[in-house]
Amino acid sequence: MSAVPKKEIRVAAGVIEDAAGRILIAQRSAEADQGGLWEFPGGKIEPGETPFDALRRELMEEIGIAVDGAEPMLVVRHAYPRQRVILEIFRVRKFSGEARGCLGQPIRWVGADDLVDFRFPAANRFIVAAARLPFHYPIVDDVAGDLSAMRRHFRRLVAGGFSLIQLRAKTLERAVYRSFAQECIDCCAGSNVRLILNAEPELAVELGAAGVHLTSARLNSLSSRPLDNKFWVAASCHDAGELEKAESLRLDFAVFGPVLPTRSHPASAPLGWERFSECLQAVNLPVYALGGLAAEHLVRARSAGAWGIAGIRGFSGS
Ligand SMILES: Nc1nc2c([nH]c(=O)n2[C@@H]2O[C@H](COP(=O)(O)OP(=O)(O)OP(=O)(O)O)[C@@H](O)[C@H]2O)c(=O)[nH]1
Ligand SMILES: [Mg+2]
Repeated sequence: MSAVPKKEIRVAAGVIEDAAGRILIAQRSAEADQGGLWEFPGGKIEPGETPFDALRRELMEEIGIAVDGAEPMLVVRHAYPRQRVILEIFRVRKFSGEARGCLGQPIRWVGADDLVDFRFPAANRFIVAAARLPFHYPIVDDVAGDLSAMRRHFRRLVAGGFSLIQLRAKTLERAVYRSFAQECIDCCAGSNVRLILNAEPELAVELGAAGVHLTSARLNSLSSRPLDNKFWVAASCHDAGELEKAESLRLDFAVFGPVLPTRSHPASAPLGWERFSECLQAVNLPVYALGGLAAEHLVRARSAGAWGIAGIRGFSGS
């Protein structure tokens, strides 16, 4: 007997942001599917509606605001035990009216970093992580062990407004990496820049970094997420299996590539955009495209399903 295919529903929902950057969440009623959990307001797309039409209608019905402008943010595909959902998520920054729970549901405006303290439906992990992530993830790498070139690169990135930076220095001696990492972390204190160390998770904790970036070897050796939700945990992935592993360990994001030929890894065969996009189909995790990319590849990468782009040389920050 063949299995009955699961019902599939298409939903439009909004990550609504106020002028202070806070995000609106609403609590689902106890009787609803996923009752009691928090959600981004929205609802089912009706026949003949575009996702944007549905978003406008739902946000007026549920929280009484008129959407004046919204950007497509991401698409989440998730299979619940009883149904599959396709969530078309928009970022809504332009709206009029004061948000209220029109159906009697509690609502709250929360800082993006506080979203992790609320319980959401399983499909929302991707959205909650992405709401806190910029589109660019530059990497400071060792340039033949030249510490002053690395320092200049790091400072240019900070001055250039990049807010999520990876420090990856494979050839530096451990003690040198450590003291340079500490210097960069101190430099980020009091700013919105989050420094992610490509090192052992313990070192990130000890030095007070914002998180850790796992090499694919480290990712493959783990059986659970190495640090709690207060830290970012990301990983480098090179195939669909590693992306799946990153998702199953509940990491916050992944870097996937190389997409195009690169100078830093000339021996690795590039994936190309088509293959890159195929591998992302089944993944619910923000993914940064890496490999031979510069800041201007962002639109191409996002249309292939990436959240953003990562890179070493493409992001001089100048
Ligand atoms: N609105 C919304 N729905 C979500 C989110 N995450 C998530 O998995 N869903 C799923 O999307 C599905 C549809 O959403 P919904 O219940 O809001 O639909 P609706 O407003 O049209 O409600 P109705 O069926 O009572 O008319 C639910 O099964 C819900 O679990 C989210 O963040 N926001
Ligand atoms: Mg709804």
